[in-house]
Amino acid sequence: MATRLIHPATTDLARPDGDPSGPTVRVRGLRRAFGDHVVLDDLDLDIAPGELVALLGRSGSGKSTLLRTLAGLDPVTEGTAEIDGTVSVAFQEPRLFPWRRVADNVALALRSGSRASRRQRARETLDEVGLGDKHDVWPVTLSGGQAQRASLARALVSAPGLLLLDEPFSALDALTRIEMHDLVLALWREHRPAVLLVTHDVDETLKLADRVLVVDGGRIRHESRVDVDRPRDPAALHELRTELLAVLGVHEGAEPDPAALDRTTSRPRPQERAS
Ligand SMILES: Nc1ncnc2c1ncn2[C@@H]1O[C@H](COP(=O)(O)OP(=O)(O)OP(=O)(O)O)[C@@H](O)[C@H]1O
Repeated sequence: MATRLIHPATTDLARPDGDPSGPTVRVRGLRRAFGDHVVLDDLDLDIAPGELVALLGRSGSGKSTLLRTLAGLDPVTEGTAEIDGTVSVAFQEPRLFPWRRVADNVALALRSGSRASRRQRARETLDEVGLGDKHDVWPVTLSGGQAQRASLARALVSAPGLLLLDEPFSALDALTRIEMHDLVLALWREHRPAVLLVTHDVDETLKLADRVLVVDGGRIRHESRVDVDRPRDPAALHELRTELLAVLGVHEGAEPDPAALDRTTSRPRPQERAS
């Protein structure tokens, strides 16, 4: 199979197949190996415009590799990954440049327009994420949650068609994480990019995602629909949660594997329990 990565940074691409109602992401037969270690193997994935998809999977299952591939940061070994529109990524660490003020960090994500207009858009986006009073401060003065808000602003300022979120909340304390969930949902409802959220947290997926995917053995092995816009039926959510935990091999009530639990559920991790 020919190796082909179509990436919007280098290709002015219509929707895959030129279909105006086509997906924002279409991955077919994706394979990625590191030497003999096959991480992604014949993986297929579609993400519709404006869809919020969460990707769960055990540690080492290839979630970040898939995300990096879609971001154009990692090459495809085999298969195709087509993306319609521009892509932005926010990582677990905010990755702000410490020598640039917060608004300049955000403006750096914009490639077109005058310096003044880029700064203006950066400021407006910072206002949207609740950092209206932090435009001109240095990143080192931000709290962890504020820095992650700035990182989200930097990802959103270019109005991407696809927003890739790689465990963006996992380093935050529980309360800040809840605030960030609400913020991401509000921003998504306002701007409606397609989103792929990589996370270990089943409850986070149930709160945020339209669709939850589980990657295992190099492929998408499980798919659940949640529909984030519908009122949640607690019984249905509980059933879905149990189903996802079972797919991940976590059985509540059984003797837990602490490493697996820390990585696959939203139970407090030891450092959170202590605080
Ligand atoms: N640059 C690399 N060189 C060699 N092996 C790599 C490289 N990047 C990732 N891997 C391997 O690929 C596998 C998948 O890694 P990846 O980070 O995608 O998993 P993950 O599901 O995101 O894991 P986690 O949940 O722990 O973040 C792992 O076994 C990892 O060691």
